[in-house]
Amino acid sequence: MYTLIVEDSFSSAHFLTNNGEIEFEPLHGHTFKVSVEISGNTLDDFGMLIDFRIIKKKLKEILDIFDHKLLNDVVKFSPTSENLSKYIFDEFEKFLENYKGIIVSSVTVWESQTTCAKYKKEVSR
Ligand SMILES: Nc1nc2c(c(=O)[nH]1)N=C([C@H](O)[C@H](O)COP(=O)(O)OP(=O)(O)OP(=O)(O)O)CN2
Ligand SMILES: [Zn+2]
Repeated sequence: MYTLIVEDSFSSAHFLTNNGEIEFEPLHGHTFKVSVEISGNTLDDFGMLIDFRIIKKKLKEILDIFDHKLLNDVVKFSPTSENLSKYIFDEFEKFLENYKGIIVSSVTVWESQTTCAKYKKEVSR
C-alpha cells in the first residue's frame, strides 16, 4: 500500500464548549497544522497514487473555511482538535468518492508543537 502525506495550516481563534455552553477557557488562538494521509494500492501511468497538487488544493479549500475566523462561528460543534480532525476527514472522504481505490486513512490536527489529535476510521471485520 502507498500512503501520501500532505500538510497545511490555518490560523484561527476558538473557545471550547460543552453542550453549547462556553467551557472554562477564554477565547484564544492557534496556528493549527493539519496532516492528511491518503492511501491506495495502485499507481497510475505517471507512477502516482494521486497527484499531490489535487490533495493540496482540496486541503487548502477546506482549511480556507477556518482561516482567520472564529471557529465557533464556522462549525456547530465544540472546535477541539478531535472534532476538527473528524470534520476534515469526512470532507476528504466525500471528495475521494470520485477517485476509485484511494481512501483517506487519517487526518491529524496539531494545535501546538506538542499536542495533536488524529482521526482514522476503525476497520470493521
Ligand atoms: N483533547 C483536547 N484537549 C484540549 C484541547 C483539544 O482540542 N483537545 N484544546 C484545548 C485548548 O484549546 C487549549 O488551546 C490548549 O490548552 P493547553 O494545552 O493548556 O495549551 P496552552 O498553550 O494554553 O498551555 P501550555 O502550558 O503553554 O502548553 C485544551 N485541551
Ligand atoms: Zn485552543
